[in-house]
Amino acid sequence: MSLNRPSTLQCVAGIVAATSAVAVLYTKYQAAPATKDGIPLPPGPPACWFWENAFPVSNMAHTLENWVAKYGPVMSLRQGSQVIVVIGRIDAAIEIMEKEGGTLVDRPRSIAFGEIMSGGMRMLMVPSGERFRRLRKAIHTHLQPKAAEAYQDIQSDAAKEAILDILNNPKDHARHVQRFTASVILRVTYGKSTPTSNDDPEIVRLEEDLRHLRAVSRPGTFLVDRIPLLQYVPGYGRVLREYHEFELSLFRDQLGRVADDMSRNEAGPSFGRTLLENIHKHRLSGDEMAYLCGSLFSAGADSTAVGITTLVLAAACHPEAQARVQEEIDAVVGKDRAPTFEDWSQLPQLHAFISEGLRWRPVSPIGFAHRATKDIIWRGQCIPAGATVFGSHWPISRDPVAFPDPEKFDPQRWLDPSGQLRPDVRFFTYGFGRRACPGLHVANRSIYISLALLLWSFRIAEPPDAPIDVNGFTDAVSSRALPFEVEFVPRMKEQKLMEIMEVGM
Ligand code: HEM
Repeated sequence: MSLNRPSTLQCVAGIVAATSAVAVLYTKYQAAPATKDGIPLPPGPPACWFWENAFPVSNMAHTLENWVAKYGPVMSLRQGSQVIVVIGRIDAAIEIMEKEGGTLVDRPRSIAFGEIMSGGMRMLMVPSGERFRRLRKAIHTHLQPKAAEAYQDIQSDAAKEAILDILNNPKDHARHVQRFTASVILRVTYGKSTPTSNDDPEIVRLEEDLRHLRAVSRPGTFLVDRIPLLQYVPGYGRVLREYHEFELSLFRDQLGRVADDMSRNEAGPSFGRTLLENIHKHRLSGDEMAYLCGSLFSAGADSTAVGITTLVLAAACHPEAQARVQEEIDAVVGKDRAPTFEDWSQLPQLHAFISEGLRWRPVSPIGFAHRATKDIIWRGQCIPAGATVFGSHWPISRDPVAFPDPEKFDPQRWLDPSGQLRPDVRFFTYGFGRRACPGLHVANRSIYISLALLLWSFRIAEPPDAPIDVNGFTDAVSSRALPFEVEFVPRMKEQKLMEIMEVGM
């Protein structure tokens, strides 16, 4: 009755199929909702297969907000054996992302972007450890508030140039803002002899590098991040290695120019110059310094431009809030000079407007991935060691306790009854704990001076025939496709505005 007896081949195939099914099921469910000590993971939707994306691919910010509303302030997603935790409310963010900062200083492994394309040297992607500590110390020393003050004149001059550009060609407002933030970052990083025109070969190389970066940093693009053995397959990742060589040679050239300026005694103040002057103190190799400088452009130019353009659009959508800031600026500054950094402490309405705008439509809606290096127990739930943890800006910005009526654009929520900024209201525009943005003092100054000058110079309005789509705004921020049409109505004679902007440039 050999007729029904399976052949050896069939037996093997059966065993393989059964083992695979068990393996696949195991992969899907092994991160069971309880950890080894029986403490449950934070709640969340059912696990997905390891090749599927646990994160929603479209409408991400709103999906995360709905999940946080459904599952709670700390929720988890499971992708195969990987646990991803999303923190979506302020109190939980303070208790976990800030107070457990030492456990969350690491980043999840990123082979394609972090290791191959960035050669393990891009600060944003560097895992915790000795190299991270050296980079962090160097960057914080030279971008802390006192050091950032040294760049204020650069920021003020570049912002006035942007006002003149907007006066000449208001349609391209978002592009003028991008040019402003790019020129600030390049001058802060490399000093005065920085190229300014769009067809300069260095700018062309930078643009190309950014294109590589956008393609590679999109999560899930490279299989090697799920199957690490692929990196050892001959020929695999050739494009990534070429991208690495491309940007390393660009970054070396840029810092080399600063060294040349220094040798001729012609170098103005810059981040690159202070690094080169302190080589022994920071113990960074030549390439680590080149990468630390070079990657400031991708970290800081686009993010600051998105922040400023978001605030321009917020002003257009909320004329009363804008008028209140202008009333304050007029009272402090008057009409015969432009606002300066000296006015900083006298403009709480402006600071409140900025804080509210960056909460209302966060620059980084999802947040950046951290990695837990130990179990974190939070209110009876366990964030296990190895989990990827996002302090997620969009759901946090919708925290109804911290920000009652969160959809409302209300700068007054940041002020106390005497009109001063409230120290107890917080949002995490610049991220969390020891990975918080080291460029925040430079960014805050760029945002302050550009907004002060813009609102002093113009009334910004929605065009009557093309209202701004406030809901489409969030996706536009995420995809950086921001330009909406707005009108810039000069608040004084154009000739006078031009004269005042040209003073001191
Ligand atoms: C409005 C403008 C900006 C925003 C909203 C912003 C936001 C952020 C956020 C959310 C992070 C990740 C924090 C985390 O992991 O928790 C970050 C990291 C970083 N930012 Fe910014 N940033 C801005 C401007 C800048 C500027 C101007 C620079 C440079 C001068 C800069 C340099 C960096 C660097 C190097 C990191 C990596 C830090 C690390 O991984 O340890 N950023 N930024």
